Amino acid sequence: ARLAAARYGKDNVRVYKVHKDEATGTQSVTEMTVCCLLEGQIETSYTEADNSVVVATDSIKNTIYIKAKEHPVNPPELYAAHLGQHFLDKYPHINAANIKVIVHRWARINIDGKPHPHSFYRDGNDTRNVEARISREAGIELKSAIQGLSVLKSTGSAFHGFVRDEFTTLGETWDRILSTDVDATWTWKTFPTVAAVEQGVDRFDQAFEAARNITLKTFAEDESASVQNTMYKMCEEILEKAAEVELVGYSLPNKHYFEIDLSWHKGYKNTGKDAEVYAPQSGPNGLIKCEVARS
Ligand SMILES: O=c1[nH]c(=O)c2nn[nH]c2[nH]1
Repeated sequence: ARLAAARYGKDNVRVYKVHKDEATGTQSVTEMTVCCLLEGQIETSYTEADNSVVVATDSIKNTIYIKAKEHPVNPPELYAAHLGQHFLDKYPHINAANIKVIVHRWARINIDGKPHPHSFYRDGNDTRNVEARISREAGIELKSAIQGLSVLKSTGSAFHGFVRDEFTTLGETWDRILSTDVDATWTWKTFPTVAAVEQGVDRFDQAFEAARNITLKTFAEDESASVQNTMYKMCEEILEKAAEVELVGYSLPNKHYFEIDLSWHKGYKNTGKDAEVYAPQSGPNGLIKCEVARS
């Protein structure tokens, strides 16, 4: 037998960092969950119980905290780049760091119309994520994401004209509920160095805001002919907005809401245009995926 692949490190490292603006007394908070897995000349730790090549996962966890102290944690793309580069700079036998940063939402509470200086609430369970690979071979590869943004529209969605054959029972519809949990990703051009990531660092927050706004606006306004076509429009718009992004992808579950025929009860009309009461389905669900590149 031979070792075909190996990476190891610490997962589920929860990090909180506060920024205190002395001038205004306003405090800002960031909360994230980090995974950091290392690759390199570590084969003998697997094959020969040679621990001399092992940077302990506990030390990796410590490094995640130290780098959060030393460097900004925003944007997460920059923090991931600093963290990954550290391992290449410090350990000659480590050749790549695979880092995932999940940033949780803390929105500032507005009290009597005024933003509170140090109080926040969770204004959604969607997260801002970064998957980074920092390697000697390729440099800094960054993929940003929105994950778990649940949306629903009560109309403005149709699905008809699809294949009808001896396997088809689904009726055509010109007016249906559409609901999904958005998982959107955008892959950046490769950055050769951390300095290159830092140069024009505003690109990352701008792209995140654009992707989230484009997703919500297109979802709401598109007279959707299918999940497929609506998500393609989202990808096109994000590519147009973010010049240094090379690839945009979506993975959207189609979370079905079934009409309930209530005509058995006093002839109640509750289907088609009279449908009001529905049965939300936990599963099965459609799952529609795409990746869109610059032509
Ligand atoms: O938007 C949709 N796309 C599909 O491919 C599909 N299949 N069933 N319902 C569907 N809705």
